[in-house]
Amino acid sequence: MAAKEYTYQDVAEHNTKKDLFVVIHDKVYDTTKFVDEHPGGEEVLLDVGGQDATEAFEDVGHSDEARETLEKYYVGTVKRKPGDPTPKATASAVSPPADTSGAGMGTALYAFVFVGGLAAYFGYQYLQNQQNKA
Ligand code: HEM
Repeated sequence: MAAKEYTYQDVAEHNTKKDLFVVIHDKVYDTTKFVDEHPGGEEVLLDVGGQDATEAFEDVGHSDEARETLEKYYVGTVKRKPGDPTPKATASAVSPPADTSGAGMGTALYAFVFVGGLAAYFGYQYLQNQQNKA
């Protein structure tokens, strides 16, 4: 079958059990015939019907066999338009520096808590001393 291009709007129209498309990694799959066979149940597929299911699919950690199964239902690719949802996988691949700075923030936070603890300790000592003087 020649690969067809679908917009998210096109895909969104196929969101019922009798007509069920999902998008995984920018590819469109017609899972209508598969929904009853899915080992993970029909409910989860119906939940993502007509939408981008990349995140849901990857979160489960599907096997290679599951990925091969997917190919049987391939019907085309998504034509992404500005403002369309982007799958998480792509977004994190584009921004690895954000992760590094996230780690840096963690360290900064520990330092902050530590310094705050020290300040509280010495502040307390100081107050005690003041009271003893009086
Ligand atoms: C059309 C796309 C999908 C295909 C071809 C597919 C295929 C499969 C296959 C073959 C399995 C058996 C285990 C394995 O081989 O990894 C499985 C399990 C499972 N799938 Fe999917 N799946 C699809 C989409 C989804 C989506 C979107 C979800 C959303 C949450 C999902 C949730 C699950 C769960 C929770 C299991 C585990 C079931 C269990 O271990 O009892 N699947 N799927």
